[in-house]
Amino acid sequence: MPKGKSRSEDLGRRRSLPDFDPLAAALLPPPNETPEEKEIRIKAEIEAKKISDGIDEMLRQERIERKKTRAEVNVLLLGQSESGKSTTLKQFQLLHTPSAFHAERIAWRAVIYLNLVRSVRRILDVLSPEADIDEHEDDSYENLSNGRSPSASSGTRIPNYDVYKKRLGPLIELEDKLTRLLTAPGDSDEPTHLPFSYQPHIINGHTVKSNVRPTPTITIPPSSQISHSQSLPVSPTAHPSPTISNGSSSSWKGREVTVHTSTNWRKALALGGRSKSPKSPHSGEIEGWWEDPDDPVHALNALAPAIQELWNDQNVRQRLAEKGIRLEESAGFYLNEIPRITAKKYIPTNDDVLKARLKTMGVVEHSFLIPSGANRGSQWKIYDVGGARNQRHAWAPYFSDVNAIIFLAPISAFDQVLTEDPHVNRLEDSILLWKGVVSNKLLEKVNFVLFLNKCDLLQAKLNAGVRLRDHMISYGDRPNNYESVSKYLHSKFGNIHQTVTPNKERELYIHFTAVTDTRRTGTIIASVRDIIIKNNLKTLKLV
Ligand SMILES: Nc1nc2c(ncn2[C@@H]2O[C@H](COP(=O)(O)OP(=O)(O)OP(=O)(O)O)[C@@H](O)[C@H]2O)c(=O)[nH]1
Ligand SMILES: [Mg+2]
Repeated sequence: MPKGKSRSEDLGRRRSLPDFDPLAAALLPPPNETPEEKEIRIKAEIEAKKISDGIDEMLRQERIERKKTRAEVNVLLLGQSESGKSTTLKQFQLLHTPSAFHAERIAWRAVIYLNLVRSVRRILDVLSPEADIDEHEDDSYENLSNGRSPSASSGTRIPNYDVYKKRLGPLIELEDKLTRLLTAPGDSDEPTHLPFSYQPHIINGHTVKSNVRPTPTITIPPSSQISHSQSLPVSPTAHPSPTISNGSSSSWKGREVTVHTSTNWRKALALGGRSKSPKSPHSGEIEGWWEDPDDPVHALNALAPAIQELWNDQNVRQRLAEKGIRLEESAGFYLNEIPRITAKKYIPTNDDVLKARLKTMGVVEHSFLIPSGANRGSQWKIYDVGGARNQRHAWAPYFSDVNAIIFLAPISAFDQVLTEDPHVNRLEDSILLWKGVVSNKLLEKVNFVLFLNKCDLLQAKLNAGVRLRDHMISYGDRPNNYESVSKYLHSKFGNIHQTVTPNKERELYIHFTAVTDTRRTGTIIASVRDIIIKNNLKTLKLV
């Protein structure tokens, strides 16, 4: 350093030197360049610029294309309660964010336990001597008591009923405990769905908290007062919504196994309340709950032999059959796998989670990016709404910016009634809802995909001899087999669309589905995804 100059002065001087670009210096023509050399150099430079401009243009075009294919796709899942919307959402998650789905499996344990417990409670209720007195009411609330065989007050007797009731007494407490675990403290409402915090969105490997579009503060008339036309999600009216008590001693009638929105997912996950460490850093699954004496698995495990005996009892099965109740067809049915489900180290499988029944209240949003294939990078948002009548008012705010609707109509439900209104046939409700949605002017540009769902159950029901024409007079004398019934319902829904759509150009895509079946549904989802993207692009190009 020269004498008398400080280090900072020296640095300041260096910074103020005129910019020297070594690259530009290297590209300068040689100082002794001849005119011929100069001409060759300039020609080469022009050629190089042309190539470079071509590449730039190509990149620009590619960017535009990518931007178009990356356009956000908003999909709304619609349909009545129990039509399979949330199950379809689970299939989307399983397909696009499988690690997140696996990580959440453990948390479904509480729901599955509750589903199982309530199946047992339901059997006990049906077998109870009071149920025979209550016969009339039974037929209306029980959506599987479908008129197949009239309930018989003087049917098979269950000599062990009191013994079963005594042995299974602790179930009531267990049910309460599970409900409390899955329900927000102080919430007196019907427990509904898992908390929004449970629905983490995985976008590009990052977890994003789900966000729920605020729905207008609208309440609707109690379901029993809603006429068909009012049930459509177009013009909600103001009225207090019904509250359902959560009393432990009450029968399960009319109440569903559900979890409330504001519950903390982590709390439900930890079940016993003790903090657990992940079993694997990759799956996020926890282990060690069986060492927690407070975990509900212990009570359930202790009750397993009694549950098994009840379910194996031929008199019990006979009585259920006499009452026309086919529990196997009901949502959240696990009675055929009691030892596995009640084992202390039970971890739900994918299929268990898909079968679990949890009623949705409000609207749940799930986002993901298509990870591979032609549509790689396109961003999807799927909205799963509650389908019960008192939930439908929340649909309309989503109509304005939706690109596609997947409407689910459970066609196996032709002999069932709505839980929220026992006077309404489920298939009839689905048809009216469908009519209301496809005729909606706000949705005229929206692509419609119709899932005629629960085909597996439809097949089983028809095989069991349940006749469509007993519930749908228009079916007439057509054969009561799967082929004929499914074809008939396909054209019924298709014709409605054709007749009432405000957009005659709109194509409708109809699939026969059983959304609990992962392999079949995976293929359908892939094709639906391509169709939606293709049609979305078409719309974008027109804009
Ligand atoms: N066997 C069978 N079960 C199904 C099918 N689709 C759905 N389920 C079951 O039916 C029950 C109800 O399905 P959900 O997906 O919860 O119905 P949802 O439309 O979301 O109902 P809400 O949330 O009340 O609107 C669950 O237990 C599912 O496992 C199907 O195709 N076949
Ligand atoms: Mg749901």
